[in-house]
Amino acid sequence: MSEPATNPRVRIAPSILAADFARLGEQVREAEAGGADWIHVDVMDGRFVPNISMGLVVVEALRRVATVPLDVHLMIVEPERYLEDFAKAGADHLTVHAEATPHAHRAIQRIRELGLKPGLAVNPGTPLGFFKPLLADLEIALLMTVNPGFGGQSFIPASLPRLRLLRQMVEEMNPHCLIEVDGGINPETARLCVDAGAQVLVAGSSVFNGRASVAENLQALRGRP
Ligand SMILES: O=C(CO)[C@H](O)[C@H](O)COP(=O)(O)O
Ligand SMILES: [Fe+2]
Repeated sequence: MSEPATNPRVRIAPSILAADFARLGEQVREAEAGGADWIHVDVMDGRFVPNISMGLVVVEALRRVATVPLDVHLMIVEPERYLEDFAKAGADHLTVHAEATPHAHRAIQRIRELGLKPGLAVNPGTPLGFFKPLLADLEIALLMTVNPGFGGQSFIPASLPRLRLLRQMVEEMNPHCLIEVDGGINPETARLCVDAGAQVLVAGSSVFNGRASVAENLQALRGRP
């Protein structure tokens, strides 16, 4: 699944972790009809994060329904063991955590060889310096704005100065790389993050468990109430 190479507008990636799993396909269609740019898929292994969420079979099922890119966020230890499998399952973007592997560089190279967009994620307590040696090879720099593992958490305000710093690093080292934020994103924090330099907003609870319909919640995230 591809999209125009250069598109300066903000992308919204609803996280299906917050969707109704009994009607996942329907929720994906609702999100796409509401203008979702990507579908964000949170894979958790009960090791890197305390929670277990979903894996390959869910990605395969989503691939049959989704028409926009599947943005797969791997919260698993040693993600390099599963890159081929997620590529075969239909992922378009694969993001690995800097804290989850001693071989982040190799994992990123492999994701690219597989024809997918590579991303690197860092937790709120991880120094941004982890991005430096890898930024030139990345398509996505994912700044966690909550501690990973669960949906529905509150945005960590200290993420904003980090985001501004990451924006500078990206501008200097690889302006092509998209900055994605994930966790606690609602219409208010979305605006703060976009002002601080984010280009991709992942949002679960505020899209699928928000005040109004999925389409209206997406509009609110875009700043159109
Ligand atoms: O990676 C994640 C959690 O580890 C999720 O993508 C994130 O939490 C989205 O959920 P919400 O918008 O409800 O915070
Ligand atoms: Fe995520």
